[in-house]
Amino acid sequence: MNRTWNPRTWRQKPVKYMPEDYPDARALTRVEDELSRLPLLVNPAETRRLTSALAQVAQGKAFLLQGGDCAESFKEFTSDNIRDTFRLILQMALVLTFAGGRPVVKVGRIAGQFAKPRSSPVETLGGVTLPAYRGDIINGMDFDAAERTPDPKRLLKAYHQSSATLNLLRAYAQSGYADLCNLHQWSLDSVAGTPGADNYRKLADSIFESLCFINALSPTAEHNAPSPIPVDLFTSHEALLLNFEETMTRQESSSGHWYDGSAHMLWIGERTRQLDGGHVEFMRGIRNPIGVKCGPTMEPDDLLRLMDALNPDAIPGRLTLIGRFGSDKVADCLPRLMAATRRDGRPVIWSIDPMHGNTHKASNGYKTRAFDRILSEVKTFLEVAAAESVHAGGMHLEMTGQNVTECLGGPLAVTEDDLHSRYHTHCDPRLNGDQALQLSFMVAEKLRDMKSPHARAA
Ligand SMILES: O=C[C@H](O)[C@H](O)COP(=O)(O)O
Ligand SMILES: C=C(OP(=O)(O)O)C(=O)O
Repeated sequence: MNRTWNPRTWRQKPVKYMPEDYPDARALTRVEDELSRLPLLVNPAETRRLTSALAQVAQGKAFLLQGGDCAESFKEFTSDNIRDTFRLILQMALVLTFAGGRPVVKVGRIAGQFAKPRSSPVETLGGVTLPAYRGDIINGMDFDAAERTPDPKRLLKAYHQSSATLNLLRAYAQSGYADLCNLHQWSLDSVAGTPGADNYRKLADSIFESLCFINALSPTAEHNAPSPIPVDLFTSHEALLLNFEETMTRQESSSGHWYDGSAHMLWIGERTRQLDGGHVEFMRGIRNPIGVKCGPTMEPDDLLRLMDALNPDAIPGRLTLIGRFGSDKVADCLPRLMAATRRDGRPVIWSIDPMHGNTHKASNGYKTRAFDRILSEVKTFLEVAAAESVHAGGMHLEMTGQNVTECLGGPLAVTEDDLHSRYHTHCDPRLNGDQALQLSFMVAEKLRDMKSPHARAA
């Protein structure tokens, strides 16, 4: 591979899933110029902090929780939505930390997760064919020719929305929402009346008692008011629109390294991980921690060559492999990939995305996912990792703190007939808060039962 790299070298490579049909190429260039003069959304020091935290995950000493919207949208951009996603990530992390006995590194699919690679470039409705919706950063969701035309101004709007989202997240992280005692209330509300409620309530009670104990010891606790404990929440999105990522990529003068300042962590999607493609070319040059989705067609050799390209210096925390096979394929596909990375010995994090291999069309036409299959893919991931003596490092989820009805089953037994009532996603079905919490309790119990051999050896 040619080692010469700059933020534009991806332009010499084939790229997939990027829009080529902007009607006014000059307008796009003007927007790219404007973006490249705007301040970065995150800074290199924060990004390095995430790499260090992920290095702990790679060593089996911590767990990665990555989750949030399938696609953020301009319409659903409200403080409540941001707060609810933040709150859900914290609740889940609390449950996982308590039961797993290890820190949880929290990374949102948020503040930049807008662009979607679609299976088909077009959509046909009632005999009319239009370009497919590709995320609010590219075009609009309404089935209308003007809306579906890519508009470069959307790149700027997405940048400003990401900036405002980050601003709020930073405030929540410093304030009362980081007050872990309050999280107890949220956990109890969410599990009340659900099938596993008794076990989960006991776990939540233990968490609460421990937190109160810690708070009571805190030298800053005054008048029984628990002092807020700040939390670190990092941001991430799929690096699909390389022209956008290029504008956010700047060289740090002190180190000479290039950082993509659009988010702390970026990942390469299952559809764009070609070794000779533009996405791998772009990602190999930035210093951020990165992820790669690993689907059922990936062979061990493909994976090792991607590791050569993306992490040649074997930096711990740099590379997260995100399996997304489907509950029916994970037991077949994952062991040989995990065995390959174990034999190779370079540090990687293995995480599981139980969403993208488990999508199906309900009989009433809704795109959905069955909660049982999601649970099953995660359970198999944990079992395969234990059998391969590899640290089960994390989970990657499409989820929302809102009470949506997009995935079937779960604590409140969402049925096909319920799907229409609160189906708000802009692309793929997300776990709602109850489903996401129930999944965390299940994983927490499993983690407690199966402490990683890797971690014990460490
Ligand atoms: O989130 C991932 C993809 O963009 C999504 O699953 C594609 O969905 P589609 O098959 O409906 O295009
Ligand atoms: C597109 C996505 O997933 P994948 O690349 O695994 O299909 C996603 O996570 O939004």
